[in-house]
Formats: sequence, C-alpha cells, structure tokens
Amino acid sequence: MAWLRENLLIWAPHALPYLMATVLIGLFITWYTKRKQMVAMIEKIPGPPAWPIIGNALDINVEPREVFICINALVSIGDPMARVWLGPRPMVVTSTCKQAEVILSSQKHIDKSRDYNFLHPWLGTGLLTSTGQKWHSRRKLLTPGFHFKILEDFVEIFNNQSEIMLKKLEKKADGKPFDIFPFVTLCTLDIICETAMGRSINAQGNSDSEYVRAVYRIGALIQQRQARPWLQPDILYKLSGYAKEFNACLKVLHDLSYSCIRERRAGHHERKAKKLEDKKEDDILGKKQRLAFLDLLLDASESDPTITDEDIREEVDTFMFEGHDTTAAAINWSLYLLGCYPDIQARVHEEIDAVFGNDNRPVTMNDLRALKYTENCIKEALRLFPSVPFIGRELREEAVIDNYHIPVGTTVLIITFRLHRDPEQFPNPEVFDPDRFLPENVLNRHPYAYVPFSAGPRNCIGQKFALMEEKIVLSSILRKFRVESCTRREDLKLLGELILRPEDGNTLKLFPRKI
Ligand code: HEM
Repeated sequence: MAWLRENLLIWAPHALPYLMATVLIGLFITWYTKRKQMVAMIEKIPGPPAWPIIGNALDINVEPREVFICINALVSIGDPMARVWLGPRPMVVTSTCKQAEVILSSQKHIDKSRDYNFLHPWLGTGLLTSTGQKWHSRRKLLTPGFHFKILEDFVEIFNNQSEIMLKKLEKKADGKPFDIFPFVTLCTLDIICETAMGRSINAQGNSDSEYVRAVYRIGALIQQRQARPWLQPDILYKLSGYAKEFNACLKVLHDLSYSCIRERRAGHHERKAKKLEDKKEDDILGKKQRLAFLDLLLDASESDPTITDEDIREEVDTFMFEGHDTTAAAINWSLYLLGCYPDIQARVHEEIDAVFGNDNRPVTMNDLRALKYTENCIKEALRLFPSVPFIGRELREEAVIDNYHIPVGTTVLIITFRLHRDPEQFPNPEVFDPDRFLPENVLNRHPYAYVPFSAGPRNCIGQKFALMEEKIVLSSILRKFRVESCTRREDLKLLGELILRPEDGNTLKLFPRKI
C-alpha cells in the first residue's frame, strides 16, 4: 500500500495534464461526431452555398423591406423547404401546410426560436416566450380569462375607444390622403391597456405620453437588434449605446405595470365583491363592474403565493406587446384591401346598414354575430397580410418533415405569408375574395392551410378577443365612412418585421357616408 501511495505521489502531478487532455479530446470527439451528424442531416435539405463560420449570414441579413424577396429566393432553391446557416446554427424555412402541421400540432416542439430572446428583458418569460412547465401552468391559468363571458364585458371598451377614434377621424374625412395607421394603433393601444391592466392611458388623447413613446421605441429597438447580428451579444449591445435607451424605455414600461398591479391589488377585493353584486343587479339596472385580465392574475396569486408581482407583470406586459400591434396591423390591412376593392366594400356597407340602419347605438354581441361578411373580409385580409408573418421554433427533439430529418437545435421558421398563398389551398391566391371563408369553402381546406393565429397548443390565446375588437373598430369606421386606398397593390411595399406592415403607412382617403 505504502508503495502505491508513494508512486501515486510521484506520478500524479505528471499524469494530470495527460488525463485532462484525454478528457478534452474525448469531449471534442463526441462534440465533433455529433456536429458532423447534424451537418450531414441538415445538408440533405437544399439551400444556398454557405461560407465557413458565417454561413449564409450575408445572404439573409437584408433590410425588412427585402425580407420576402429573400425568402422567395431561398424557398425557390429548396422548393418548398430550404436550409440556411445562421453562422454555425442551422435554420429550416418551411411554407406548406403539411410542414407547418408537423411543428404546430406537436406537443414537443413548443420552444420559441432564439429571436424571441430579445423580448425577455421586457416580457420576461410570460406566456408568449416561456416554455415547458411554466408555459403549461400559465396557459392553464390564463385560458379562462378569454372565456366568451369575460370578453363580453370588454365590448363596452371596444365601443368607447372606437368612438374616440371616430371623433378624430371626422376631422380627416375631407377626401384628402392621410395615413390612418397611427389612428388605429393608438386606439388598439388604449383598448389593450384598459382590458389588460384596467387603467386607461389615453393614448388617443395624448400620443406623446412617456408610455406611448416607450412602447413604440422599445418595439423598434427589439426589431433592430433582431435584424443586426452584431448587436445581438449583450456585451456588444451595451457598447453600442442602444442599451441605455432600451433600459430607459424598459423602466417606463415596467414602472407603469407595477404601479397598476399595486393600485389594482389595493381595490381588488372591493371590485370583486361589487362584481358579484352587479351580477345580481345586472338585469335590473344594466350596470357593470368590469374586471381586467390583471384581476384574474391577482386572484391566482392569492390562492398560489408562488405567483409573484413579477410573474403578474410578465403576463400583463405580454398582453400589451402581443395584443395591440397585431390587431392594429390587421385592422389596417382590412381597411387597405376594402379601400382597393369598392365593390367588396359596398357589400360590407350593405351588411352594416342592414344591421344598424341609421341608429348610432354601440355594437352589441348580437351585431357581431350578424356581421358575417365583414368577418370574412377580416379573415381574408389576415390571409393575404398575416399580422405575424413568421412563426419560429427551436427544436429540442428531432423532427421529420417531408422525409427530411431535422436535428435538435435547428430553428424552424414557418412563413405564414407564403403558406397562405398556396394555390392548391387558395386558387388564385393573390385575389382578395372574402367568400373563401364561407362555410362550404372552408370545409375541404387543410386544417393548417390558414394559420394567422398559429395553431395547435401554442396558438394565439387572444384570437377571439382580436376578432371581436377588429369587427367593432372596423364596422365603426365603415358605418360612418367610405375609404379609398391611395396605394395600388402592385405598388405596395411590405416590411417583414415581427409584425407585417406597409412600408409607407396606410395612406387612404376618407369620405363621410350618408345612409
Ligand atoms: C389580429 C390580432 C392577432 C394576431 C394575428 C395574433 C397572432 C398570434 C400568433 C401567430 C401567435 C403565435 C406566435 C408564435 O408562436 O410565435 C400568437 C400568440 C399569442 N398571442 Fe396573439 N395575435 C393577435 C392578437 C392577440 C391579442 C389581442 C392578444 C391578447 C389580448 C394576444 C395574445 C397572445 C399571446 C399571449 C400569445 C402566446 C400564446 C402562447 O404561446 O401560449 N394576441 N398570436
């Protein structure tokens, strides 16, 4: 024994470096073999030639206005699936309903792609950005908040905010071209603030408020970071100077959310008791105590102390982010298309007049059910111009798409914008035809052919809310006005960012209607 100890003491210091080198070489060989297998799998998918280290970064680092040109070029190489290298990371671009189904229908592929990481400082890991157990429990917690009965309470907010917007639009209804995009966006921002946080920020009255400016600036900064690889590492972002501005916006946004949480918590019990009382009195007096999404979260935090104020803030901010720009873009695209096709707009006017006549009353739930053609116009606008033009997932498990094996770690990008233009599912895809959404025409369509709200377990939790809001805002505008779009479809320039927008805004002419 003594002999062994002596020899170990002599040889161990010499053997240690060899041992470490062996371990390192072993680790490197394992990594290299795995990487080689992964590269071999990915390289079976057609794609443009890639440079060492930077991959296809130069090919795909295009301005937002060139995104769709770039994607069309890529997909035409792969037809209909293509691979690109984002530096050392592989990405697969997909655009058919069968490919989308593999990813969207799965309970396994629910992790968001890395692009969503830049949202984390603002949204934390709220419903949009979280994954795994946290996402499951939050989804379960928040789903009842989108129940029909709760959404019904929000109709009054949708109507009131639309009314404020109409007052502003009346001054613009002189047939001269103007950009309606910001009017609609401020309206949807007011709507989401009041429904999510229970507080009005009066963005329509004061578009220069600190909060409104911070929402817009932070959106632009996130977008900019996603598009520029050199701004992505934290250290470089800090050095760039943008981080300071980003943090200043973040403080304004988080401060308001936290102050809403504190305020709302203080009056929470009183509000709930009043709501219960109102339920009894409702039919007699018609008065209502409205609860916001925030109240639902406050309730949950009382029965489950692990839900902190920060958790609540993440969800409120997620609704603020996901719930206003998307809806604003969708309303704008509907207005744009109706302004391009006067005969289709005339049919919407006919339907609206049949429902409301000369009456100036607010829109009711019954009216919403009757506005079927208007709804089909909104759906068709979301087909041609989906507010969310791409959906990204990071694979944690291998997936098989069109007989190709896609390895773990790959980003799969579903291009909704292209998917919705599949001529097999939508003949003459560029034609704006709301009748595509008549029940008999929807019947034989592939379930993943139309996914403006995504589909499967991670679909949009707010889609019913969004459609109700869109119908109320759009029908309110069209009850009063006729629109004429100033940009022809062939001249339209698209910005392929997080949200799909027209590059030059939504310039149209507004004319008062006499019914
Ligand atoms: C026309 C309007 C809207 C469109 C087109 C839209 C579209 C989408 C899409 C495509 C996704 C999936 C994103 C992904 O997988 O990366 C999504 C998720 C989500 N949306 Fe919407 N959305 C709209 C309005 C809203 C509204 C009004 C709210 C809230 C009030 C909302 C809240 C959310 C949330 C929280 C998620 C994440 C759901 C989850 O991962 O479980 N959305 N939305």
